[in-house]
Amino acid sequence: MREDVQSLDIRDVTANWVNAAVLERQIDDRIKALADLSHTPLFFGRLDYLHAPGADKAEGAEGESFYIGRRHVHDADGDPMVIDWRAPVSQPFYRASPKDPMDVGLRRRFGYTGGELTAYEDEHLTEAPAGPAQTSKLLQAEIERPRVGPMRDIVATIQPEQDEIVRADLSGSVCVQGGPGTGKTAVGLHRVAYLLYAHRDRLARTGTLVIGPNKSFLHYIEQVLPALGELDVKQATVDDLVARVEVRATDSAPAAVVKGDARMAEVLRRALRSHVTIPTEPVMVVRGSRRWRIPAYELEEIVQELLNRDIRYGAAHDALPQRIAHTVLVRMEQSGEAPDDRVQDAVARNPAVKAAVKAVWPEVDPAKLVLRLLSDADFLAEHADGILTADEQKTVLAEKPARSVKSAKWSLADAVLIDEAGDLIARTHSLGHVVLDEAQDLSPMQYRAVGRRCSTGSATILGDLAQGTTPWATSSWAEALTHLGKAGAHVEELTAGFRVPREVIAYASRLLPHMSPGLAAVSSVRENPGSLSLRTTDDLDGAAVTACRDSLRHEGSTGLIAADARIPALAEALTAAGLAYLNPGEETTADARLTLVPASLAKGLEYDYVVLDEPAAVVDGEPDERTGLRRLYVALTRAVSGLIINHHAPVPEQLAAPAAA
Ligand SMILES: Nc1ncnc2c1ncn2[C@@H]1O[C@H](COP(=O)(O)OP(=O)(O)OP(=O)(O)O)[C@@H](O)[C@H]1O
Repeated sequence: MREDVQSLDIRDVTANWVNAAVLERQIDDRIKALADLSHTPLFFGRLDYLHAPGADKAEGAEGESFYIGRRHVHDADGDPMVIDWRAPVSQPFYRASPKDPMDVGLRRRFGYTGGELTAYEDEHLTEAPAGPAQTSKLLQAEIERPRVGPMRDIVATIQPEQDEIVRADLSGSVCVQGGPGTGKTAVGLHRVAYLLYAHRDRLARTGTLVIGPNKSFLHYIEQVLPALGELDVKQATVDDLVARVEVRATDSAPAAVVKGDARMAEVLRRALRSHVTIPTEPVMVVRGSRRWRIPAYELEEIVQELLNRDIRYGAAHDALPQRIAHTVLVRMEQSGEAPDDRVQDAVARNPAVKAAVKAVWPEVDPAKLVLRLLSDADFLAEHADGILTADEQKTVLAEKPARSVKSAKWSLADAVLIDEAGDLIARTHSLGHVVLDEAQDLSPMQYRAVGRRCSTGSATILGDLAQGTTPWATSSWAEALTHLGKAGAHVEELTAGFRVPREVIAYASRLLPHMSPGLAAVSSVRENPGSLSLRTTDDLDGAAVTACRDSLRHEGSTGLIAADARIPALAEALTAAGLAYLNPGEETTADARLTLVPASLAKGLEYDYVVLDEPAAVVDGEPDERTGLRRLYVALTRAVSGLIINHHAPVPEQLAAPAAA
């Protein structure tokens, strides 16, 4: 296929050099997309259908065999040799079961080691299974393979309940609640790939976006979609989305909570609308020898109509001069003139009209509006009256008000408010589909910021309520979805865990009743006896070095996770011991396998072996106990193969014994 494209001769088929350049570029892209990746096999599965799909299932209709792979491959005649995993014909590879064979007699899975075919596994779906259902050995091997480098795709082993989410229709939004390692991130990324396949034209026009919690996380996942042949998906953090001002300050938790509260949207709306003044003076337009007078009450009618229509503030500002001009034109017509559109434009630009618009519906800068709200107590009180309490108003007011937008020390929550104000003035562009990962941590105002970026599209929302570690983390998906403007989204739950060994997840799940009662514990599909070890020590730094050395004896990556405040001491200890380490987000390689991870950045990441330093310090590093326990829960659930816990202080009591059922 690559050679075919390379040998294309376009000299005679393009009309001009522009066409030729565009076509050449497309051909180059296609050649790149067809590059041979030595470690990426062309197919990973085979389906033997009982009947040809689509053919009349009459007696004797012949079955067909299909190879399933990451991409479509055809032979010299154009006949398909490998079917894209996203095609409808491939679906039984993920969904068929002895109970519902989906017209498939045989499902074969191929196993590869470094690009070489080393195993295969057959399932005869129409024959009664010999014993109880067993997990596929190839799936087991895939889950247990050492993790080096960035996150990889899971196309060969997507599980039926995951596949339901991956292939859910584009028109609806989906919300996935799932414990650590249930594959939420993987599912979200594969869903984008699927939607791009099924709705390529539409999404190419409207765009897709993946939102993650921070840069290191985005870096960790950035290879998955390109490996599936999808190069055009944007990735960003929520902070990137709202970056209209430079952020140089951090709010206190109480201030951030109020600023992130959805009530702020109403405060902003009121404050913005307060700029509209009901006209009290007539407008006098002079054209040639004639004067046209629009009385104040007529102007008021126009303004009221614009206010009632609830269009964006900026759109109304732009419409107002035209409305006034239109009224003038009507007068002109009534007095026997025949003005055309050009006259209307000219009247709209008339200095008297412009002056009236400036007085009645002035332009507003979103950052200036927010600056005034956060620094002018009277202005805030006027518009927050009945919405925020006096204490809440005090909490958000800046101690030292800044003089200008430029000199203001903006916080992340401020940037979100400015984004909201910006949207009240001019509609934010909406994309076709947005995937929001680690969604539990967003404030209501952040949900709104994400929601307006998919207001005309759909969303996939992924998260775990038990891993919410911000003071404003949501406690209910229904609430979060309402703020997102996707109240109708289906909430699905994933409960099978593919990362954390059974013993480790059972230990971490002891925290659940204390921080997120009501959430089901993840049931791990992995047995790794001996994967959890607790070590008491008087020398935490020394013990960390020893435990890292122990872990690095195994194949794969090691993460040393610790309370943020412990990072400098541990960094020093590692360096003194001659152990080089990476920061989260830096790619692990065969030569650099150790990462030093502040607990605040551990979310979403995983390592083969985790050394967890002083759990009590991780809990104490947070403003309240519940958040502390959740942070600890995140840290405890990053390990794929083994977890060593070093502690000097006693481990938090909630971990000490299984909670009473
Ligand atoms: N069907 C699967 N086959 C093979 N591996 C899988 C499958 N599903 C998930 N995994 C693997 O399990 C690990 C955890 O997946 P992922 O990071 O998507 O989980 P998560 O639910 O987002 O976790 P967290 O809540 O900790 O962020 C990843 O290494 C992923 O590749």
